[in-house]
Amino acid sequence: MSLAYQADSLAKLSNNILDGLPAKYNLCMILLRKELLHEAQECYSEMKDVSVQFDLPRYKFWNPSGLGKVALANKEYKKALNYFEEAQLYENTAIVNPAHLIVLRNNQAKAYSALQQTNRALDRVDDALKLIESYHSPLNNRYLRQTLRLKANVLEKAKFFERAANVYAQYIDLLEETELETKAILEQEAKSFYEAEQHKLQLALADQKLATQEVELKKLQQEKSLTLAYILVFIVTVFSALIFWYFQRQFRLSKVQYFSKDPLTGLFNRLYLHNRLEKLIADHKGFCLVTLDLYEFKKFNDKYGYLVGDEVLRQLAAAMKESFRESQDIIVRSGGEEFVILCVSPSAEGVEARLDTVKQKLLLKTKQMVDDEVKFNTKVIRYTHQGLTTLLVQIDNAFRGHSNRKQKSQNVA
Ligand SMILES: Nc1nc2c(ncn2[C@@H]2O[C@H](COP(=O)(O)OP(=O)(O)OP(=O)(O)O)[C@@H](O)[C@H]2O)c(=O)[nH]1
Repeated sequence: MSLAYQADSLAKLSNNILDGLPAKYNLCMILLRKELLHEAQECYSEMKDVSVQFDLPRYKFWNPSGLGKVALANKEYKKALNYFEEAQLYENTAIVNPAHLIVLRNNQAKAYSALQQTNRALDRVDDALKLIESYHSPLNNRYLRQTLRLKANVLEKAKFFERAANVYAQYIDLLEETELETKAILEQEAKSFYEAEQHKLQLALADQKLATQEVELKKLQQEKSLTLAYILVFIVTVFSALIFWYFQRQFRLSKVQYFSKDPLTGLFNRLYLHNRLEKLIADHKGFCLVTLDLYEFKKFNDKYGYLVGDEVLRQLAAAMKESFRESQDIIVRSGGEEFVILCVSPSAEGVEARLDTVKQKLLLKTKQMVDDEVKFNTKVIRYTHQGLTTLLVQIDNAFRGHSNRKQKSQNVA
């Protein structure tokens, strides 16, 4: 009710009084329902003045109708009937809900009944019933019940007991029907509620399932990450081992090379030659050897000095590297001015030509350094499955043979 008062106050603040009328109308209705009859009467009277002033048919209908209800409640039946009649004057021009007309008829019937004017009362009730019949509304059942009950009351009051009983019977049927409908509605509501609950339950189960799946997925992802981590550790370990192995091998190789190489010429040394020969013999691989030593190198050193002698040795090594196939042939400085070329191919084919190239290159390289021509002796030794010792003796003999026949060597350049 306080809200209705607030609405009315706000409406009064507004300059447009017509906009405030619905709020006023609601306030009047609430006052009446609360049985604050005096206030309700004042409220309706105020509204009535406005409706007349502005010629508003709806309110011209509603105000006397409301004032009639107040009079009815005050048991001022004649006054009430006057108001109701006034309202009825506007019912065709006012755009009102048929429900209001039904209520108006019933109120008229109540007043007539109270004044013992049974026939008029019944007329109004029947009018109301006709209106209900023509008016299709979900509220019809309620209005019908109210009207039937009123009719039964009127009849009972007029001592038309049999007719009253019939109307009561109709009223009771309607009540039962209503009860059944209510039951059906309740059942339907219960069913809907049950279905909604089931739906909620299914949703909750689905949520739970989803949560479980999420947990499982996380577990799987963790396992996957763990597996990946293991794989990564494995790869890193293998990779580290490979790097370690590679560097160790490189170190070993460089160590082997360091101890296998002659520092002056960069050629392999005698130790390396022995190892290679040992391996080739063990593997039953075919090969041939070429021995090469410089002719009268002592005299050369004495004449030009050791530094020049060193340079000649380097130039000879370079000439041999250029003339022989580095990938297949192994060039070794086996002693001071003694060299061995190990040709991995068993046939000595092409060796003579290569030695000739070495001779030419050495000549070219030493020409600007010294006046004398640097010469060397060579001999080819073929591998015929003799042992290592025999081979080494053969090499030694070849060098000694060079010395012995140095003067008449065929290979002297
Ligand atoms: N400059 C230089 N000379 C060396 C080197 N190694 C050895 N010699 C010298 O080579 C000479 C070898 O002398 P010999 O064994 O008599 O040989 P040769 O003088 O060539 O005599 P034949 O072989 O009989 O012709 C020696 O004088 C050594 O000092 C070296 O690294 N540098």
